[in-house]
Amino acid sequence: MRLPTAFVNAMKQRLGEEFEAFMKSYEEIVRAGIRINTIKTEMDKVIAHLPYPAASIPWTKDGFYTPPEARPGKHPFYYAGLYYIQEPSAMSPVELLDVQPGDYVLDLCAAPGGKSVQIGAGLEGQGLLVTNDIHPDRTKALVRNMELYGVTQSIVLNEEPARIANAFPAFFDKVLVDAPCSGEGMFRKDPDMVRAWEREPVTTYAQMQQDILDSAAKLVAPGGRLVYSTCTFSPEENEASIARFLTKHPDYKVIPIELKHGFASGRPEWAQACMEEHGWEADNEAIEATRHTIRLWPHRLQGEGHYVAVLGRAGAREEREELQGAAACSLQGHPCTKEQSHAGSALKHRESKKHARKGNKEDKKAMRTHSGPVNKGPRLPDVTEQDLYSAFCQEHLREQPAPMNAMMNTYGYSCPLPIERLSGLRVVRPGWFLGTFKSGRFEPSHAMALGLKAVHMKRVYPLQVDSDTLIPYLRGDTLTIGEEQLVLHSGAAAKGYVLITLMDAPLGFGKYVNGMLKNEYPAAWRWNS
Ligand SMILES: C[S@@+](CC[C@H](N)C(=O)[O-])C[C@H]1O[C@@H](n2cnc3c(N)ncnc32)[C@H](O)[C@@H]1O
Repeated sequence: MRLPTAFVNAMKQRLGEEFEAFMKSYEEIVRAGIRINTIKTEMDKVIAHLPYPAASIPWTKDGFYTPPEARPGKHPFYYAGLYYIQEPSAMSPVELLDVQPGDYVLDLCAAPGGKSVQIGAGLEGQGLLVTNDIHPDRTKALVRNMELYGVTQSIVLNEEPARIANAFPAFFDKVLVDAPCSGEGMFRKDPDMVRAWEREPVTTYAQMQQDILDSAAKLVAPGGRLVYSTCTFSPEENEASIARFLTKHPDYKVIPIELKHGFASGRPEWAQACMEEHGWEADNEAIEATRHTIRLWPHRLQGEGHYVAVLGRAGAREEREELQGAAACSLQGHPCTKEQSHAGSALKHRESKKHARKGNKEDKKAMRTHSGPVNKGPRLPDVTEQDLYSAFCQEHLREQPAPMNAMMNTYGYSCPLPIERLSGLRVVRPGWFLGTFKSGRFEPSHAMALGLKAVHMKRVYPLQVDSDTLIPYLRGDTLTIGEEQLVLHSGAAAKGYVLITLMDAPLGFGKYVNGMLKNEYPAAWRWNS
C-alpha cells in the first residue's frame, strides 16, 4: 500500500530496530471484530449460533475476532443489535474506562457510537450516559446506534465540549475523549486516511485535542477518571498531548496501565523531542508520566494502531456524590428536594469560562452551525400526553418500562436527568425515544421497541435464528400467522401491538389483527441482503 514518505521516514527514525516488523504489518490482513452487546443478550448464546468461529480478543470481556470470510453485517444478529462490528484495538479505551453500573459517563467525541454502545453495556441499565459529537450529521449514526443497541439511559448532544463543561462542571464519574486525530493507525484499514493525513498536519489535531481535553478536565468529578484515546502514532497527538495536559492540570495524574496482551508502554522520549521541535512546554515529570500510558502496535498484537492514557482526578467519592446530588435523585425516579435542585443549578454556573478553539476545516464548519439559535430543549409532557402514554402502556404492556418525562415537539422521551439540566444545550435526543403524539393518540417508536424486554409486553412473537418468518419480518413483509404462535400475557387478546423478538432480544413491533401481523419495521432499517 502507498504510505506518505514523511510518515515512513518519521516512523523509521522513531522505531529503529522495530521499524522492519512495523512495515511488514502493512502486508498482513487487517483483523476485524465484533463486540457482543450484553445489554440485549448473553455472550454464549450468540457465539453458539454464529456461522463462523470467533476467537476472543484478549483485552476485552466481550470482543471476538471474526474470520476474513465472515459477513457479520449480513446476519440477523446484527439487525437485532446483538453485536457491534468494531475494530479490535478500538475496544480497549472503554475497557480501561472501567465503567461500573450506576456511573455517570460522558463520551465527548462519540460518533458513530461504538464506544458509547460499549459504555452502555458497562452501565447495565443503571446510571447515565451523555454522548456527544460536534458534527450534526454524525450524530444521526450516534442516535441510530443508541437505539439499535438499546442504550436507553443515554442523552445525545451535538455540542462544543466547552459548552457541556459549563453545563455539567465536575459531574461525571468517567469521561472518554476518543479524540479526532490524524488516523495514522488506520492507514492499513482505510487508505482514505492517507489522503486526509496529507491534507492536515498533526499539529492541527494536537491543538484541537488540547482544547477538547481542557473542557474534559472540568467535566470529571473529584476522584473520577478521564480516558484519552487516539488511533494515531504521532507523539504530538499522544504522549505530548497528555504531557501538556498534565502540566496545565496538576489535579490529574496518570493511572498506569498494565503492560499485558501485547500493549507497549508510552514513549516519553518521543514526546520530549516533539516538545522541542514545536516549542511546546511541559514539565519533565509530566513527560515522564506518559511512560505509563499505552500504545497498541499492529506488529505486536492483532489490531490496528491506537494510543490510550488513563488519568485520575484528585478528590474523594463523597465530594463527587455531593456535586452530583441534584441529578442522582432523579435517576432513582424520585423528585428532587429543593436543596438538591439548588445544588444542581449552583454547580451549573460554577465553571463558566469560555474556551477559544481551533480546528481543521470540517471542524470549523461544525462550529459555524453552532452559532445559530440553540433550540429550546425539552419540555415536560402535558396531562393529555401523559394520559395517552399511560393508556397505551395499559393496553399493550405488562408494566410501564419507563416514565415519559420529556417532550420535544410531539415526540415523547424518558429522560434520565431533570430536563432543566439540558436547557440551552443542543439536544439531539433527551433520552429514550418512546413515541409520537399524532391525531390524539400515542404511537410507539421503533426505538421504544428496541429498548424493551420481552417481559414488558403483553404480546410477543418469539423468533429463533432458523424461523421461517425472520427474514420476511426484517424485509418488511406482512406475516400471516395463527394466534397460537403469539405468547399472550395478562389475559391479553391477540389484537394489538406485538413485540417481535429474536432469541429474546427485541427486533421491532408489529400490529396483530385477524391472523395478520402488520409489519412496523421501519423502511430505512430493512433487510437488504
Ligand atoms: C475518533 S472519532 C470517534 C469515534 C467514536 N468514539 C466511536 O467509537 O465510534 C472522533 C469524533 O470526534 C468528533 N469531533 C471532532 N471535533 C470535535 C470536538 N471539538 N468536540 C467533539 N467532538 C469532536 C468527530 O466528529 C468524530 O466523530
